[in-house]
Amino acid sequence: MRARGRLGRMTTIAVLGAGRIGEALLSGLLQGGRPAAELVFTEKHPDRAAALSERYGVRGLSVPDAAACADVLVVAVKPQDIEPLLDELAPVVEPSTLVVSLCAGLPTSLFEKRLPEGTPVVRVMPNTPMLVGQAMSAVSAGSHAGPEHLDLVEELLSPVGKVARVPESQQDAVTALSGSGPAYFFYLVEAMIDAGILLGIPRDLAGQLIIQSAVGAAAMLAEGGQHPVILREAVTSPGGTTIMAIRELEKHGVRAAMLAAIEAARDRSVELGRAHEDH
Ligand SMILES: NC(=O)C1=CN([C@@H]2O[C@H](COP(=O)(O)OP(=O)(O)OC[C@H]3O[C@@H](n4cnc5c(N)ncnc54)[C@H](OP(=O)(O)O)[C@@H]3O)[C@@H](O)[C@H]2O)C=CC1
Ligand SMILES: O=C(O)[C@@H]1CCC=N1
Repeated sequence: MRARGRLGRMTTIAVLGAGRIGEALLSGLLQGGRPAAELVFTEKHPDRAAALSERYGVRGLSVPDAAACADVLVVAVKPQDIEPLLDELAPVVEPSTLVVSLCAGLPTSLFEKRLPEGTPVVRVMPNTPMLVGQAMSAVSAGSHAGPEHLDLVEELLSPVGKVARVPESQQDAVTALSGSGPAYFFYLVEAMIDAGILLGIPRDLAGQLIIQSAVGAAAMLAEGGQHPVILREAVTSPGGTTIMAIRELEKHGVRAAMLAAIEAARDRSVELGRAHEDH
């Protein structure tokens, strides 16, 4: 069995599938101080692999070579692409290797069924603010993963954001909330910038006004410790402008739309997992 170093010393991490979230993880880990020599990745497209190696100084390998040199395998392919990857991994993974799945919807039991008996699996739902060291990641242990594996994963992800431990039964809901969450905020910002255009404000200025308002509001939420209702009420002056906007948001069912949207995302996560039940 390979000698396993503690994370932060010599632990090699292989990112399998260096797409959007895989690249965000590589980039975030490097920015967080992890040496490039401790990171490898696999990628289907040679051109993209070469571009990533050039950009980050990290080696692109085949799946068997990555499995042979890594202590931690981070699976970051689309859930729909998991079957061929598991076929490739099953004969080359050592049961001492920690497998970390970032895949929406896929239960740890799917990996446990397909990989060598006893392989520890940790399911993680991160999000793209990892690129700027501000990820929210939720982690859950599979049946062969213990607290030491969760500690390793938490240590791995801490430099790129915050980490919460959740029961695996909550991972589909977490995926809908924080996994997809950044997209909802980007969507709102996009819509608010469009409102600026409607009111005759140039796009650059509208962007600046809205983005800095979002940054300021996020900082108040994160640092002030006050409930969002209190913060919103403090902006909403009696007989003023904000309440007129809030009335329109209520009239158009924005709160109900948000509840339905996040429920639909949760349902899709469940469905992505069920698609592999027969394998
Ligand atoms: N994007 C996000 O915000 C988040 C995504 N996730 C999860 O992360 C995973 C990846 O998502 P995302 O980064 O958006 O997807 P991407 O499609 O951007 O990235 C996946 C990458 O893996 C490549 N790939 C597919 N199969 C293999 C294989 N067998 N070996 C090596 N590389 C392979 C894909 O190539 P090709 O394009 O040719 O198929 C693609 O480049 C998903 O499971 C998703 O649920 C989790 C949290 C947030
Ligand atoms: O949209 C998706 O399926 C992935 C999972 C969470 C965020 N993006």
